[in-house]
Amino acid sequence: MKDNEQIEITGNNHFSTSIKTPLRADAFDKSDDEKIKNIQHHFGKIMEELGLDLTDDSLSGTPYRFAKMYVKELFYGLNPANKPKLSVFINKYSYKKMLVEQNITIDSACEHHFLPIVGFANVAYIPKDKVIGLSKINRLVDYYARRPQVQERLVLQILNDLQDVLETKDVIVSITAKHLCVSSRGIKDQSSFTTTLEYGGCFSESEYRNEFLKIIAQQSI
Ligand SMILES: Nc1nc2c(ncn2[C@@H]2O[C@H](COP(=O)(O)OP(=O)(O)OP(=O)(O)O)[C@@H](O)[C@H]2O)c(=O)[nH]1
Ligand SMILES: [Zn+2]
Repeated sequence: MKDNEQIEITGNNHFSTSIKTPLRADAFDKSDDEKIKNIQHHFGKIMEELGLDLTDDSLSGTPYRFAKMYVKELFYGLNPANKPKLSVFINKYSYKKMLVEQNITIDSACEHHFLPIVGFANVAYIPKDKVIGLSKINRLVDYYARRPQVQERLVLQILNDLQDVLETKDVIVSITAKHLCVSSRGIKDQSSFTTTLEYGGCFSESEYRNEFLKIIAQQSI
C-alpha cells in the first residue's frame, strides 16, 4: 500500500501515540497578548480573502474579537498555566462507595475542523485516602475540553489526571457529545452523537461499570 493510500484510510495525524495534546516546544514562549495580535492579523487576512469589507463597522472588530476568543476562551486549556488547582482532602468520612459527578457540560472543539463538540461528561470514582472538591472535577473537564480535541483523547486526559490526584485507578469517565463537523457540514447528520468511555481499577468489572451506567441513565434530580 502506498503512503498516500494509507492516509486516505486513516487520515493524517488522527492517531497519536500519546494522550498528550500535540504541542510545539515553543507553544507558550509568546504572551497571550502577542498571540492575540498575531491571530488578529491572520484572521483579518482570512476575512479579506473571503471578500469581506473590514472597514464595515460591524466587521472591523471581528479579527480582534476572534483572536481574543480563541486565546482566552475557546482554547485557554492549551496553556498548562491555566490548569485548575485540584484541591483534594483526606477522606475523613471513610466514604468508600461510588461518587458520581454527572451532567458536566462539555464545550469543546474538534481539532480536525475547529467546530464545536457539545455534550456532557459523567465522572465517578471510589475514594481511597483522598476525596476531591466536586467543582474541581467540572473545572478539570472544562480545562481539557477547551482545546482543539478528539473525544477519545479528551476522555483519557480527564481520567488520567483524576487517577493521579485521587491516588486510585478506580475512576470512570464517560462523554456523550455532538460534533458539529458531523451534524452541520459534511454528512450533515443532525441526529447522531458520540459516546466515549474510559476507566480503570474496579470499573474494569462489569458490576461497577453497570452501577455507574445505571446512575447516569437518570438524567435529572
Ligand atoms: N475519532 C474521532 N474523529 C473525529 C472527532 N471529531 C471529528 N472527527 C472526524 O475526523 C474525520 C476527519 O476526516 P477527513 O476525511 O480528514 O475530513 P473530511 O473530509 O472533512 O471528512 P467528512 O467529515 O467525512 O467530510 C471526520 O471523519 C470527522 O468526523 C473525534 O473526536 N474523534
Ligand atoms: Zn471535526
